[in-house]
Amino acid sequence: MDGKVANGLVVSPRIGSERFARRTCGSVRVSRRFREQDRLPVLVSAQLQDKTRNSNWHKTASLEVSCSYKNFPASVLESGGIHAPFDDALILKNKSQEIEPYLSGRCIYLVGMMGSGKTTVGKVLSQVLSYAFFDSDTLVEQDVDANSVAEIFNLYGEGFFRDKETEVLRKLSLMHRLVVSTGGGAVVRPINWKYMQKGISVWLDVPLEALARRIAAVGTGSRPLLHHDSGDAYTKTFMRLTSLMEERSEAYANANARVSLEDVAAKLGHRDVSNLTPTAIAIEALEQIEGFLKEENGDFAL
Ligand SMILES: Nc1ncnc2c1ncn2[C@@H]1O[C@H](COP(=O)(O)OP(=O)(O)OP(=O)(O)O)[C@@H](O)[C@H]1O
Ligand SMILES: O=C(O)C1=C[C@@H](O)[C@@H](O)[C@H](O)C1
Repeated sequence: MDGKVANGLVVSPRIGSERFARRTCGSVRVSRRFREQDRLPVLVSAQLQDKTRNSNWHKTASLEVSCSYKNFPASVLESGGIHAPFDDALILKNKSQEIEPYLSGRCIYLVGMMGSGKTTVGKVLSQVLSYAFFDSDTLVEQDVDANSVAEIFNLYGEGFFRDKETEVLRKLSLMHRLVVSTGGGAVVRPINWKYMQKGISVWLDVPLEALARRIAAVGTGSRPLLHHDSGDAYTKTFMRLTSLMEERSEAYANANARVSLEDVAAKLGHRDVSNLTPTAIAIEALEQIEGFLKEENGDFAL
């Protein structure tokens, strides 16, 4: 005699049960003395264990479906690994809703080298947290009425740009509910940290090879500290980034939270950080912010 396995799998709220390409039938062996009964009420339950995100879009979980009748012990109908598609956008939304009340409106400052994704990831975070987004380079450009940071460097020099950058950060520090993409060099001035400490700072730590690839692909024209006229774009950019990183790594490490793309890639089973989507990086940023908030509160109520 076969029994139908109920459809209602109990799954983690992170994964919609409708997303499982699951079997909806399984067989139940029933002892001879029940065979006369027309209908056999059985209780079917499912358990997911050891959930692991192993790529951006899939999760492997071990699933056990068991069935019990009255006081008879449960027997296992199905067990094994399932490869379940899941929705990063939903994870991001859930995580942002979880931590948003604990931010108390504090701004999020993204720090990191040129090209590390502060603007790209910052926009994702601002959208999901319903925060406004600002790019401090853009605010300086607007303040000076210049077309680009490169133009400001050319016309007035780096020192002038840095003063304007500090002034922009001071003004932003008076506001709430912002995600701010800071200039790559904002971390070197201690006064800037005084302003950023009004909010929560997050360092997007991207391997220099990946940064050099990204920047060489779009050209260095808009990045005055990396600009060069001749030579192999990747190699020159990589060398310049290496020396800037030597000067700045300690300053970046002042951030309240660090998102290491290498760590995220390893966690999700990618060999290369370039496979990480901005959404996956934004999820990690929220997880790291959550870690900081827990430490800050000295409790684990989150
Ligand atoms: N996760 C990602 N994967 C691949 N490319 C990315 C990713 N995030 C950003 N990029 C690309 O890298 C480049 C730099 O990104 P973005 O402008 O967000 O960085 P940034 O830190 O704000 O840079 P800067 O400080 O120089 O303005 C862009 O061309 C962007 O499309
Ligand atoms: O890393 C840096 O020093 C800079 C990064 C850019 O965001 C701009 O702020 C400017 O090009 C300088």
